[in-house]
Amino acid sequence: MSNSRQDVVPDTAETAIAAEQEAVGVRYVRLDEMRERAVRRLREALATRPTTPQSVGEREAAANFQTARLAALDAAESGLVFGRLDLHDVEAPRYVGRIGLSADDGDEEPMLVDWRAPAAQPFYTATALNDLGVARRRHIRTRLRRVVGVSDEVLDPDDPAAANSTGLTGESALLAALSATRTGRMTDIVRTIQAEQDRIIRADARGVLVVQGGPGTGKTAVALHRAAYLLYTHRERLARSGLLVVGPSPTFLRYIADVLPSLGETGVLLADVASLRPGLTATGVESSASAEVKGRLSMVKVLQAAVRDREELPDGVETVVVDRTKVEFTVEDAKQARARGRAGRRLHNEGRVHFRRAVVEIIARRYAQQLGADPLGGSNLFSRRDLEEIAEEVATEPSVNELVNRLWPRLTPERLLTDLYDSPARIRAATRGWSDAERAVLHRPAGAPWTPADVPLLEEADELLGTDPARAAAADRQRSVLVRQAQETLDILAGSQSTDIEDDAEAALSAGDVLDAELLAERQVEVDTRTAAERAAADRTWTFGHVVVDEAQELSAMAWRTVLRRVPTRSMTVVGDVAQTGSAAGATSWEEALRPQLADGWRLEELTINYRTPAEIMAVAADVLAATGSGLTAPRSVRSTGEQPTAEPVSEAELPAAVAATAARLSEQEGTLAVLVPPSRLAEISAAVTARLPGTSVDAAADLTGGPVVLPPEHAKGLEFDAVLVVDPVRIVAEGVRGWSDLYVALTRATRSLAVVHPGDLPPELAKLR
Ligand SMILES: Nc1ncnc2c1ncn2[C@@H]1O[C@H](COP(=O)(O)OP(=O)(O)OP(=O)(O)O)[C@@H](O)[C@H]1O
Repeated sequence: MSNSRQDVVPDTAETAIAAEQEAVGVRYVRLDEMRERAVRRLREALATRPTTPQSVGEREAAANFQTARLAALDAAESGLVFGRLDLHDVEAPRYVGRIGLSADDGDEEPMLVDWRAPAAQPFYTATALNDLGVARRRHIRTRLRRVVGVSDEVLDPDDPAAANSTGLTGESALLAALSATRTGRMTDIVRTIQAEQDRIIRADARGVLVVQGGPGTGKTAVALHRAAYLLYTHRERLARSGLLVVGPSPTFLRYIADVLPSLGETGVLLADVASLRPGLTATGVESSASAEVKGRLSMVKVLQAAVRDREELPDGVETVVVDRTKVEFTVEDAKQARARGRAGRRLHNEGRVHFRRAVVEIIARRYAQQLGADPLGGSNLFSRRDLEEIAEEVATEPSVNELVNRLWPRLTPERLLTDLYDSPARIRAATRGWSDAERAVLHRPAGAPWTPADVPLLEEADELLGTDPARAAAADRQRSVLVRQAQETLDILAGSQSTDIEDDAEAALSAGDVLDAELLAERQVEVDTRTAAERAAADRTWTFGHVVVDEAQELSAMAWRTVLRRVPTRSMTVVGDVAQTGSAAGATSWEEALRPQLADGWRLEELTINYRTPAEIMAVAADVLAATGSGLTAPRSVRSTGEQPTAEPVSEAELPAAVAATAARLSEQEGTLAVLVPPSRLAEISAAVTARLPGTSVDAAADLTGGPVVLPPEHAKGLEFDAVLVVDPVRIVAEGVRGWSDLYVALTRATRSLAVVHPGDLPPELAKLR
């Protein structure tokens, strides 16, 4: 039997709620059963007594799997069921929710369809004109396990409303979500994903997908839901290789940290570029000029030159001492040894081994010539074997080692960069064609803390220097221990082999026949029970199955290289807005940022609807957007609040007190509040606001879930607040490297109220505020 459109009788609210309560209740019962089963299996796994290293691994893997399963089931508790589709050709309604629940009676239609499954897609994309088989879409609202409301859309092309459609899916549910007060933590949007967002979320995982969208168009939300979608669709591959989300700052990462867990996904690594180098916290601060210079692609050449510069020639003849005999080492000798070190385009630390060998050979030969010269003019008195022994002795001579270390030192990235920054001479040698002013910004005394812009350079240097032989040797040692342990395991297995099946050739196949110690050792290495995210966080050479980059417009060329190295398959989602770029090293067009890195290997999608900023505020921001010179048009706001932004002129002297008073007024309303200030006023304004509102937190220490926060625009990027107070917009513009973009960011953070307090006049670009 098929449902026809006429079958969709508009229920009364009460009957609909009662009916859905029953349907939802049944699904919660099922969720409880699944949870109990997962708990049982977790207990079983933990209760097993592993006897072999292999079974330790299996137990851990089973326990980890059930723990992740439980986390996903727990995450589904709130709002388990949120949608229902009545289809033309399917009798039973299809319920859509946070996870999939199969039907227990072998029914084809599952009890609940995971929002990421193809069967759920019409919930997000069906329209009256293209109904995808859907007669009615119902949004179900629940509180705890109780259904508190439903809203229906009948998808009928003959309905006059269809022609005037806003193009929004589930408009009332959407507007309710958008008007809700914010908590300081981003939430998921599974109930109300819009069609243009859904297309991006479900796009093919292959290749680099770039999403350009104005403020509030849901780029972050879309990127995170896409991550959840890809984890669902390519579960096995991504569980092994891991998924990385790169965001602009720790504050931002805290802001988005709950979204993926709330979608049941716990194994994702969130990081900013500054923390991409394991073991390093780059907290140093530097001028935007030096960050810009360090972010340039030409730094690759600079680092290459800096490395070559450390493969030195002596100023003149060097003298080393071998067994108390002086031996000369000439510039020509050094050239020869260097050529051997560099042959085959070896990386620095690998080449060093060859350089060293060459130096030792040259010195040994010369020493032998001096000592073994036949006084009668015949050939050298030393045999080949003698020469080998001499070389061994030369290799241990301290003066020879000192020479090698001086001419071709073993380098870590940290040492290379520290020495480079510290020495104007080294900087000059590595920066052909640079101006003195550019060189000067690189100079920095040794011992200064690493900055975020140093991280991509350290990573690049790692690539140029090559495997540190010391590190490689340590890894080798570790491996031989494992092989020895594995051999012992095999011996034990062989010893315990049953003897009464000896005649049966097939049964007598012992573990040693199918496994050798090397292989077993490898398997032990694999029995590393950390999640991919945990292992990836500790390993700079880890490559991910997919990488999401948020606020990607801020990445410098060097940062791009660091990120791209982590994803050789180029399966990436890159989201950002080139009108919001604040850093001097960032991008003003995707073409300019990505072409040097990816040539044509990326595709562009756009998001056009602003879900955050009310129309009243966006009208002001649009003029500022025009002033950024980006040529982009402002996204269309989906809602207006009727509340006009306010502007309050004050004198310079009154400013702190006026800001504190306005902040106090705004903080009386429910929700979150941010005071966004030019960097130079951060101290003064935060003191005034904190005095008035003691729960205030400031900049890097900002607790978005607590009281008001005071931030410079740069650090408000990607965040949102119910109310925003922008202080001294003229100075925000003046102080930023791309000041109009900073102001655009500041003005577009509010979901409800915007106030501006300004000393002096407002510029014409803010005329709408007057
Ligand atoms: N389909 C949706 N349903 C409900 N809320 C949505 C939807 N799309 C976006 N939002 C909400 O709109 C707000 C803005 O989204 P988001 O932060 O992802 O935008 P953005 O494009 O990343 O903004 P910015 O460029 O300013 O960083 C968030 O509160 C988000 O939850």
